[in-house]
Amino acid sequence: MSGGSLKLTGLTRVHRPGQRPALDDFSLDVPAGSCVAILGPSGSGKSTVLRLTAGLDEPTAGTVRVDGADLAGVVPERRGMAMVFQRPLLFPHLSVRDNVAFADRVRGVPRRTARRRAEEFLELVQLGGYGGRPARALSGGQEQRVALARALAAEPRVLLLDEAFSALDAALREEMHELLGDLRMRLDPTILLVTHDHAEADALADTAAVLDEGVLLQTGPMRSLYARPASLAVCRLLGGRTEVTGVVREGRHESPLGTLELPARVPDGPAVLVVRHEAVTVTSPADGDCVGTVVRLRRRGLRSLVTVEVTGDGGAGGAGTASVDAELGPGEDVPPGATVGLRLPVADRWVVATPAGTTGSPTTAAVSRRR
Ligand SMILES: Nc1ncnc2c1ncn2[C@@H]1O[C@H](COP(=O)(O)OP(=O)(O)OP(=O)(O)O)[C@@H](O)[C@H]1O
Repeated sequence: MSGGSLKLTGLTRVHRPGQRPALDDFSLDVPAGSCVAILGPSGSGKSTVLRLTAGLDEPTAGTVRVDGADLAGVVPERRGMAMVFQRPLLFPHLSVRDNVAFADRVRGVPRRTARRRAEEFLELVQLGGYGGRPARALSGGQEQRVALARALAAEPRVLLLDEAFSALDAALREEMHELLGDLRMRLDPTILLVTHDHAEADALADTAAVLDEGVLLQTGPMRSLYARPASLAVCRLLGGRTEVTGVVREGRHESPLGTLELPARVPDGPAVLVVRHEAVTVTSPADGDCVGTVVRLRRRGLRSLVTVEVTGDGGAGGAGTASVDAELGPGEDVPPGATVGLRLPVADRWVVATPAGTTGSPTTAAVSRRR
């Protein structure tokens, strides 16, 4: 089935004149056979992108192109797209097979052929043998598999997933992630998906586009968004926990953590050091890049997350305090109150410039801390 290429250019949607656009000059390339995630908090415009792409809503400006063809004025059912929503929206009175065969039947495919194809797609979503059951007799996870089979049976040039797995519990969600990975290998579809969950974007997508208040903040592979966020807003949306306010001078960041070398030359000036908790190691005080006190310990399965408070020594970085989060190794524990060292590998240090006169407040105010 291999998918087509999707190109969104300058997409803008203003619902009411004078109001902030729901989406503002949004551009994105989704190459054929790739999976791109749009990631953002509630109300950031994610569904607006999908609705405009699918033709369910009209842009105020901008274009949607599939394989180079401009889709302006093309009705949703002729765009070569299929969409899976958070709720599966199956026909409860039809059998599972006939739900999947529905698009073929509407296209005039004979019933027998449509049903045979439906069975093939049910096999693909690991529901072979379920075709004869009434759709209302399925569990939530099975229903969502049928919705996916129905979308794939339409052989879309582009598959759109709108928070398709977010209503499922964690175990089912993970199963769906694996299934989608498997379907990508077999069918090579082009997928544009929307999620508010960075772990889901990480599990599924080659690239993510981070959206906030209708504005695209950054696009890139998840690993580079995690490690090199363009702003504090992106850092926070991707679960970043450590932000240390300071100043860059001659390639070093000065803060209560001390004077820390940076992996790359950045301009001098106020800057917030961000470092992923997964990259920070807790050591003995003698071995750390800085020394602090454990103020909080949170258990997360086999690993724990600690917050360490570091007080500046009054040198270049001043005498204030800074908090650094670190993920401990499996089974490791350090009690609150312990004095520990922290190692922040040079390659994992990243700074985000702050506009002059601010003290590290977010460049995008709407994002709340998720401590
Ligand atoms: N028909 C409409 N009329 C007016 N404003 C709208 C309309 N549809 C969406 N909006 C506004 O546009 C903005 C973006 O909405 P959108 O549904 O795209 O966000 P979202 O990121 O998908 O949010 P969620 O994750 O909660 O679904 C929101 O502020 C929303 O209130």
